[in-house]
Amino acid sequence: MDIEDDEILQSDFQDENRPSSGLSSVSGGSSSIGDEDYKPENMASRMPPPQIYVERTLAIIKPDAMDKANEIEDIILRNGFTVIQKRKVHLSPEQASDFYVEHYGKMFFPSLVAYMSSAPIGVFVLAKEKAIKAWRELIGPTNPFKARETHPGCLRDTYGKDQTRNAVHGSESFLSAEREIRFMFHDSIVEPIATEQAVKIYLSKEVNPTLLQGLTELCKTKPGDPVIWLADWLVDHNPNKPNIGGPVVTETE
Ligand SMILES: Nc1ncnc2c1ncn2[C@@H]1O[C@H](COP(=O)(O)OP(=O)(O)OP(=O)(O)O)[C@@H](O)[C@H]1O
Repeated sequence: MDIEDDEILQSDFQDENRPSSGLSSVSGGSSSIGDEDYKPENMASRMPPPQIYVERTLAIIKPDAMDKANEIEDIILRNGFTVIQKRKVHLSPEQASDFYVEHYGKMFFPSLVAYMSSAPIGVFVLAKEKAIKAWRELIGPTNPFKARETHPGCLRDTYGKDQTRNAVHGSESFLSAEREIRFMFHDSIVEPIATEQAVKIYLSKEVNPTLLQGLTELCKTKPGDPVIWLADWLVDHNPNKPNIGGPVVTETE
């Protein structure tokens, strides 16, 4: 891939994308909370489920809209997306056909490949709650003429020129997002894209049990610096802590 202006931004997540600690229900020392409430199983039912918005999608600004790239990026940000990574690339015809391989054999395939490899494009990994659907809604229908009628104001209405030169692209599903992000950012994305459900399962299995125990102890102890105390407690009680057993070996000369 001929990378003209390789710019990868590991953006900080905006506050709305940060994991909610879900601690508000146990902070403040409410007098109505008794010892029973500190039991992990009871705390779990009192706490709202963790809200972590990790869905990602691949967005492309196609060649015909690159002169409006800054404007489109502004719209992306104003619509609450976080730009995780971005780069400007110039695809070869082979790379463009690989990217759009699902359309191989269709009438428009040759012109699509020629168009997508004709000039640089802007590729973005966007994150937001339900990012795939939200971005598809923002870009609108494939055909800009139809978009003008049915979704006025969408990106393809505003920037699209015709059915091929329709300004922007968005992944269709989790699977296509994962494939397309790997395709464009193969160096930096290695882990599978976590779905909201997968994140919930991961947290409830790997993190919540230990964290809830730690929070229970924290509420009982009420230390002066609860964050440092909890951090130390988690290190001491990490279930994945290496278990170095056996006798201590003292080196002798
Ligand atoms: N009938 C057509 N004639 C010309 N070009 C087309 C036609 N249908 C699709 N294309 C081009 O192929 C691209 C991929 O088509 P697809 O059906 O996947 O549309 P899409 O999912 O709305 O678009 P994209 O995948 O780019 O987000 C379109 O964005 C457009 O550039």
